[in-house]
Amino acid sequence: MKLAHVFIEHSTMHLDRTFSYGCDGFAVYRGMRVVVPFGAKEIVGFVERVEEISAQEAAAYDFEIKRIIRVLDEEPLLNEELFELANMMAKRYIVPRIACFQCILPAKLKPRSTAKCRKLETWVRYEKDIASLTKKQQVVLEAMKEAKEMLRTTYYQMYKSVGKKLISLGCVTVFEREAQAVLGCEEPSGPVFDLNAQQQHAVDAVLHHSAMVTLLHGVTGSGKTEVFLHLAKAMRERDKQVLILVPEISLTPQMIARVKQRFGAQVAIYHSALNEQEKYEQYQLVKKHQVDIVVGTRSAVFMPFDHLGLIVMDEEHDTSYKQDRGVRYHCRDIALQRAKIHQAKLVLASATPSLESYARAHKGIYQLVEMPKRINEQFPQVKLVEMREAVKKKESYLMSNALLDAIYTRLQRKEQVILLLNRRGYTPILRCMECGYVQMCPNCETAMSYHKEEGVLKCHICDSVMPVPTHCPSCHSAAWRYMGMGTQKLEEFIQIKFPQAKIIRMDADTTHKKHAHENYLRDFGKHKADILLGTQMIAKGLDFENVTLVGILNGDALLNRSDYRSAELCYDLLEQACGRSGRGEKQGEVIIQAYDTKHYAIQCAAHHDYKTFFKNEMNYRHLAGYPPYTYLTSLTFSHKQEELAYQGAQLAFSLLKAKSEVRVLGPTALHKLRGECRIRILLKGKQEELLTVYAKDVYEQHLYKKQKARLDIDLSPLYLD
Ligand SMILES: Nc1ncnc2c1ncn2[C@@H]1O[C@H](COP(=O)(O)OP(=O)(O)OP(=O)(O)O)[C@@H](O)[C@H]1O
Ligand SMILES: [Zn+2]
Repeated sequence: MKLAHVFIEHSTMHLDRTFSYGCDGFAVYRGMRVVVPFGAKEIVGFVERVEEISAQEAAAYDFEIKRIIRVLDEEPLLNEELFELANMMAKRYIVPRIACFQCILPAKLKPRSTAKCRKLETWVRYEKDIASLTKKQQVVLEAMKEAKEMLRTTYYQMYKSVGKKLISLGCVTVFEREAQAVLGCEEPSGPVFDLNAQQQHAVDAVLHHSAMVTLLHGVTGSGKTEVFLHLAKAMRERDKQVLILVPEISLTPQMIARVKQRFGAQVAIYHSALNEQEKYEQYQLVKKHQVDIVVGTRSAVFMPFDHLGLIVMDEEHDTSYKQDRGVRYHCRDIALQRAKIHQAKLVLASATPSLESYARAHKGIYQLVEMPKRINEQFPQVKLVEMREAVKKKESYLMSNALLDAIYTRLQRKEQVILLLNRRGYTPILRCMECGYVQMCPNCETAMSYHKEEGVLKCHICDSVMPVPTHCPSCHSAAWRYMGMGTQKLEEFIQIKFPQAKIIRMDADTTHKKHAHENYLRDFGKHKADILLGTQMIAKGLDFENVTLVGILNGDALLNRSDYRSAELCYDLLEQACGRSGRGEKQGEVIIQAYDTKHYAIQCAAHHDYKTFFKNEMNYRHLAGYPPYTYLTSLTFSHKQEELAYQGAQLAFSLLKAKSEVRVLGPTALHKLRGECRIRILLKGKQEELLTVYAKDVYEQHLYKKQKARLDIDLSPLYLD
């Protein structure tokens, strides 16, 4: 008897074991999806292995062996490498394996009961000649013989009734086929530069040094992309696949364009703006070896490569590389694992490497390659504006005269401006003038932002929307004060100050439509707008040579977060934003407005001094015992009822307090999120493996004691607030 061992998904039980089903007569193999009976239901499972057992062995089972109902796939979805990767992830992130398979596979192939089928298309093809055809029919059939096959809709459009007749005669047959990706259009080929000395050095270091991982620390505008393209070319010559990762969808259009300019249209693209069918089709392109270069965001790291030679992680410091729900993986860890297995090169590149990566490079764990010079050999000049002083001098609290003057000058010179304000909406806070009441999100305990365009308040965490209350719920006053500034208000302000200027605003509100990023950036590149303003999505990676002024409003906003990484996040954002200015021939300028201009994160960004920042920040982390000197793991217990969340945390705490070699911090109440109360325990220790072991103990006890709260384990959480 043939037995399939199947992982199944279950909404309440956290099962991480297989169930056995008989599968005689089915063509079923490891890595395929099957439909199985489970209790009274039919659910989708994922086959771990298939084995042959004797009748004797089957009889020894102390339960009735049920049969699988259907096999969903014709061939295994995962190769051995990805199977092992799922096992590794389940262990490392303490999640059931089925969750890892779901995480690795594109939506259409997920072992999940709600996964939709792949799209089928109806095609026609030439089948045979017959003797009795009319002249007209012969002509059409001859054309079909030539074309071999085409979409049925096209066929009907072209040949109408004659075409129908040929089908009924059996000369042309109809068949169904999975929809396939149409490869994108070619880009006109762009310039191929001769590498300068530091670029050549970087290429050589990666290709000819034995190190698997290279940290490429190249300042903004040092020409890192050109290094990636040369490396990709070398790998393709060795017949190897190449993966180029970018952190955010806003960066994909430029990278895709550059890669296509160099290598033609044979490039797969994988990011969140693709729909499920499109993702599936791109996935198949790689699986069927129709392309050997992929450009994509985080989840592209799971593409079904089988002879990978190079992974590039551009802007490796970026927090978007961390998945913050479900399987909380960091793309860098997965990339590392895959590079190891494929014996591929991994290039982590950034002008502002994460402290973790730079520290590793310092220790010699990664090869460190520095590119300290810009291509144009000049850095933008940075001016810091102390906003308290500016306001004292009766300047606008939104924008200092220095920044206004600088914008004016650029507009006169027909140069372009980028303005960064890391807050969307109109104003971030609505406060009662009488009693000071602030309208909060009922689900998340954060202030609701006012969005003037839609005339509503929005929560930026859970996206809930409410009308602006007519009266303050606390004191019934009708006088609201709209405090602070978001991108909508900035746009309005600039338009009043510079009525002639053409402005593009890019933030989450303006870019949810498909191709929005691409279109805005293309327009700005063609100088169809003078000012590009937006949130962090415009702060990094973009390369526009006519931008000679970058203005950063609220430069120290990130420092106000109560998070140990706030200085690093602030420095990264400022340095990256500065890097958008003066990338061409013309000298660039940057103006940073802030209230605390003395802070080392701001000072170092103003002097483009990563190394001093690194030294200072490492000192602070060392004193406070934070990563990269220690590892953190957070255990968060969430429930609508606070007592139940607490109960879970207390139980965990009593287990953990006896453990040695880790510090247990908490339980701490965090602000409510999406209607759930959250209590967190933080583990801090020198040995990462030990933290995982302890977290696993908590997880098992949590399940065993049937706790009501949801437990989320986050290995190396990026944020603590
Ligand atoms: N060898 C070269 N000669 C001339 N121009 C070059 C050369 N290499 C790159 N460039 C140009 O320099 C500009 C900056 O390069 P690129 O965008 O790769 O910078 P980067 O290092 O990725 O910066 P950032 O970290 O800011 O994204 C680009 O317009 C690119 O076309
Ligand atoms: Zn909310």
